[in-house]
Amino acid sequence: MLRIAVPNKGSLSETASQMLAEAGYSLRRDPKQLVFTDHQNEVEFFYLRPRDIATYVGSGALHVGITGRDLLLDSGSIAHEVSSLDFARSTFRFAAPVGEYTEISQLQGLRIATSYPALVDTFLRERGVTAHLVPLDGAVESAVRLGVADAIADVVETGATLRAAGLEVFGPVILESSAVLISAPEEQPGLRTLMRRLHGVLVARQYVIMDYDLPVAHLDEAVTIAPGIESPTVSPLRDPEWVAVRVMIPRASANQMMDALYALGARALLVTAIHAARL
Ligand SMILES: Nc1ncnc2c1ncn2[C@@H]1O[C@H](COP(=O)(O)OP(=O)(O)OP(=O)(O)O)[C@@H](O)[C@H]1O
Ligand SMILES: O=P(O)(O)OC[C@H]1O[C@H](OP(=O)(O)OP(=O)(O)O)[C@H](O)[C@@H]1O
Ligand SMILES: [Mg+2]
Repeated sequence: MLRIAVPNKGSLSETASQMLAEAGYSLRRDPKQLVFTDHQNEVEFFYLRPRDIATYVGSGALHVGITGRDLLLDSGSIAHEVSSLDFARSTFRFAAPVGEYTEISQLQGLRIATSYPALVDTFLRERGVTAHLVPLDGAVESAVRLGVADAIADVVETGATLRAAGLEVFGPVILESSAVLISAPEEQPGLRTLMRRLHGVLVARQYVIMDYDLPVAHLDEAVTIAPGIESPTVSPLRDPEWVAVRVMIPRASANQMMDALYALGARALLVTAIHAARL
């Protein structure tokens, strides 16, 4: 049975569970439950703190897990990333009061507050900067104003939290992070199935199916506009001068493609959602 670590709290937990449900797994109904077995799919879910997941998976006690790339690297675990899951995207940055610093060499000997001390320590060490790290659990943006640090290193998504605290980013990007699927050093056979299912969920979220009818003379141009993943399906219509085309397209550009194809002469353009996919 594949033993899977799932975040029980924080910003990864809801989307992680939602993705697993969309991938066809049964999940706990009671949010207090710590372990749940999905007998039909032969997997066991362990609900754990996102920060601890890499430790369990690295030890081999659990086979795979969902966590953040930043948490994986900070943990020092030997678990490895097998795939990005395309949510909880963020960058990990240095920040300080507006106008204070422009480069990390200025951090030499200063105090840096962070919830990711190992990640920051490695980054600075590799660049020859020695600073004093102040480990904090969260709300790191307040550390400078409250006098316990000169700068911070933290997760930045929109930058709103930094701005509200009078801080700005400086220096190089420490890390581009997102939710990731991680595996124990020894990969279990069930991992590939889980990965394909989760990938299928990502595809179903990012792509839609478009059908349209088109005068056959415009087919080459239409395929340039919407080339699909491999190649569009082209079927004959009763009228020999027209064809029916079916193609997968990115959800985000569906309307632009419909406009362009309509202008080319396509008609009866229909877009439908994908519920599950294996590519
Ligand atoms: N605002 C955000 N946008 C995108 N990803 C984020 C954001 N805040 C945290 N993350 C990501 O979530 C993961 C951290 O999860 P964790 O649950 O430990 O912290 P959290 O989401 O900050 O929860 P909490 O602050 O409630 O304890 C990391 O991978 C981090 O990069
Ligand atoms: O760039 P933004 O869109 O403002 O998002 C970034 C903020 O979101 C997270 O905080 P969270 O709410 O998880 O609180 P925490 O600091 O206590 O973890 C993160 O730690 C940053 O503080
Ligand atoms: Mg947080």
